[in-house]
Amino acid sequence: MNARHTAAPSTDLDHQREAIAGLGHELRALVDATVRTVTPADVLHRVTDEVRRLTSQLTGRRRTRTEIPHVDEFPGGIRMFSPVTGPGNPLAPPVRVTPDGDGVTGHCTLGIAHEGPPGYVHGGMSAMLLDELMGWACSAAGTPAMTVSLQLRYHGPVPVETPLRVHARVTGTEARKVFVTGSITTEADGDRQLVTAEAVFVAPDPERARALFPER
Ligand SMILES: CCCCCCCCCCCC(=O)SCCNC(=O)CCNC(=O)[C@H](O)C(C)(C)COP(=O)(O)OP(=O)(O)OC[C@H]1O[C@@H](n2cnc3c(N)ncnc32)[C@H](O)[C@@H]1OP(=O)(O)O
Repeated sequence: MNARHTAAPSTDLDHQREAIAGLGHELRALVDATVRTVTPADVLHRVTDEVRRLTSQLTGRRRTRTEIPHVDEFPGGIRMFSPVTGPGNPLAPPVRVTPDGDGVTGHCTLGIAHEGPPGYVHGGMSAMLLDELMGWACSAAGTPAMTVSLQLRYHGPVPVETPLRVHARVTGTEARKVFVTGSITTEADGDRQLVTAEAVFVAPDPERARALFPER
């Protein structure tokens, strides 16, 4: 998501979300510049001091570990700070998720910050994209759930700086268990699956969910 191209805010919540996304967007640019730069040490020292100064401006009240941000819709909705889809999280590409006929599809482009082998995506990053999209597929099917098992096959390296498509769909349910499959392809070659995944998710029973997410 490019924060500079979002529509004019209509509510305080939209305004807050736009500000969060704007900061996330700039921080992603900073992260990208940081992992690509070949600038000399004196410049790096200067930037380090500037970044430390900026960080000190964000250390007022901070949310607690289990606090759900007021800008979020949990579960199954907007997660502004998700490490995968959150526009406010500089770790996130961020993935843009859309429903499709039989599940959900995520669209993103990963950068050098997500690199494993030179020029290709880190395998753990692919796992994170698939885990998240499979979670969205569970929510889209009406069963928000958590991963209990995730099996991946890496058929070919996933290129960085290349538009990607992540697909996930629920293949079956059995009581609280949800069975999900997923894949990663490039946008350009949607037939060639570079990574495939099979997962089991479990919807926590209500008592367990209350214990895990007390502020929900
Ligand atoms: C509100 C939600 C928001 C959800 C919000 C989700 C956001 C999405 C984020 C992306 C996804 C993630 O990263 S989620 C984060 C990573 N995952 C986790 O941290 C989950 C850690 N695991 C847990 O906390 C727990 O296992 C729970 C809460 C998920 C389930 O515990 P439980 O409710 O006690 O369930 P339990 O009785 O043990 O198991 C239920 C059934 O699943 C089966 N089962 C258990 N493990 C497995 C397994 N590995 N493979 C096959 N089947 C298994 C059991 O045999 C049983 O079958 P039967 O005997 O009934 O036949």
